[in-house]
Amino acid sequence: MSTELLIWIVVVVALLLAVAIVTGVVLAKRRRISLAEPEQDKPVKGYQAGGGVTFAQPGRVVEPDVAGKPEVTATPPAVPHPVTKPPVTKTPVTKAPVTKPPVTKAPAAKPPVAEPPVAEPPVTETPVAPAEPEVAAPEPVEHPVADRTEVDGQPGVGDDAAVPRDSVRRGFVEVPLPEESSEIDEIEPTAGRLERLRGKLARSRSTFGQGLLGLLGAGDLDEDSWTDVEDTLLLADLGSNVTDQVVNALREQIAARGVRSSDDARALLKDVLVDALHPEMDRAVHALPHSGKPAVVLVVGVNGVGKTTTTGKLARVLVADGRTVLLGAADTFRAAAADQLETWGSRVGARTVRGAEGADPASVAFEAVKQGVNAGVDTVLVDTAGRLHTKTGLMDELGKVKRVVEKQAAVDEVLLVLDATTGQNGLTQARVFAEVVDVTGIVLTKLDGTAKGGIVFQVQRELGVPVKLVGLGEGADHLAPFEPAAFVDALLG
Ligand SMILES: Nc1nc2c(ncn2[C@@H]2O[C@H](COP(=O)(O)OP(=O)(O)OP(=O)(O)O)[C@@H](O)[C@H]2O)c(=O)[nH]1
Repeated sequence: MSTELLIWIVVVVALLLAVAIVTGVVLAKRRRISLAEPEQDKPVKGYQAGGGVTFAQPGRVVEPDVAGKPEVTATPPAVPHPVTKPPVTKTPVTKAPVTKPPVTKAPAAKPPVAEPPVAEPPVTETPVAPAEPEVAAPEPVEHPVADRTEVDGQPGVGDDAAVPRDSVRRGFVEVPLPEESSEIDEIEPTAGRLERLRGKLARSRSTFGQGLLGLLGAGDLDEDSWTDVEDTLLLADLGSNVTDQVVNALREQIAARGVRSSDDARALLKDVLVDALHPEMDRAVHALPHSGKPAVVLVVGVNGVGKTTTTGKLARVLVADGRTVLLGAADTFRAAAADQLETWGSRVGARTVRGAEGADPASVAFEAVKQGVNAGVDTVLVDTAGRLHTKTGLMDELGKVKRVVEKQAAVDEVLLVLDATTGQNGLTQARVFAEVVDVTGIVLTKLDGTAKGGIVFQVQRELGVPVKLVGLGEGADHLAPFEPAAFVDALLG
């Protein structure tokens, strides 16, 4: 009985041992397989390290591939395509047919780690991976590629650029050309514009001209009447200096000439006012070519006074007079300003040179003048960005625009655009601009929208710079040359 029990115990133990052995074997196998998996990942890692290849690029293309390293250094002089060659030298490893089947089987190769041909130094960490790439290597590469002068594998000029011989040849093809721009505007003649635009000064006239004529036409004036005359002049923005000058002149002449009718009063007033406008000043806009180069006109002023509009209107006037014009859009702060100018230009057939938004305005102005010189145009009109006269940086920039342009051609005219509706502030602006860019002429815009036409008198007196042009509306031809007599006539109605 006890012997029988013993036998049973032995049998059970034996069975347990057998089960344990089988389980152990299975587990061991699985472990091996799972070990092999990371190895299989290796090529992927190697690929990722491709970034690293670039990293280690200079002079050693295969750097990250440990196995490849020695070969690369050994072969370069002999082989133009080192990448294909290395595998060949690796034959010992490749030879092992064991490596050919699925990589998973590679573990079989693992043991070789111990046996390996001692010559392979880095073997330990790359038992399987090196074998992988080599598998594909054997095909010999001997082909036109070998004749290429370049060795980096990129297609070279001539390789693929030639038109295949059998491709269909193109004959002459009719290409529709853009239609000739027939949109050129008809431009109003410039002569006599101020008279024709007389109505535009209606608001100025009603307060200024009509008020004064009413006072003076009444005959002998008492002190109160003279005070009224003074107030009328001040209200019309003539400023205290010009007002004093005008009142004194009127008092003298009224006594000397005697005024008996409204016509006399009108004639007197006209003479005195025209005199105050310094008719002797040179009001020609210096915009005609000279010394074989175009005239260059810079248009400057604070924001929104009408610089771009004035530049466009002036281009029209020049074109109407048979001149060729090129526009420079140096207002790079406001993208729409360049578009606006381009539109003005296209309406009269003038080309516009513009820069990228935010570009250096000086470089755009320089380029415009350069192109104008090369194209042989008569006039280059440069529209600059509006800038606050109180910002030193912006004013310095304007100075730079002028200096830079002068490297190409002389700046013949710097037109300061002033908005007539801003009154005294316009005068302050004028002083600052005059200091920075040496203003040579004034354009007084929006005279149609103010009762204060008197700013014309003040600006000229304060700056000693003539008003050359006046803006009398938003219309394309609402820019007129400033003529003192016609202006005063328009004011007096
Ligand atoms: N009524 C009237 N409006 C004018 C006159 N001149 C210009 N304008 C208007 O004033 C506005 C501003 O004109 P712009 O030419 O854009 O002024 P700008 O000085 O170039 O403006 P920025 O580039 O922003 O500095 C526009 O609406 C023009 O139509 C004028 O003589 N009379």
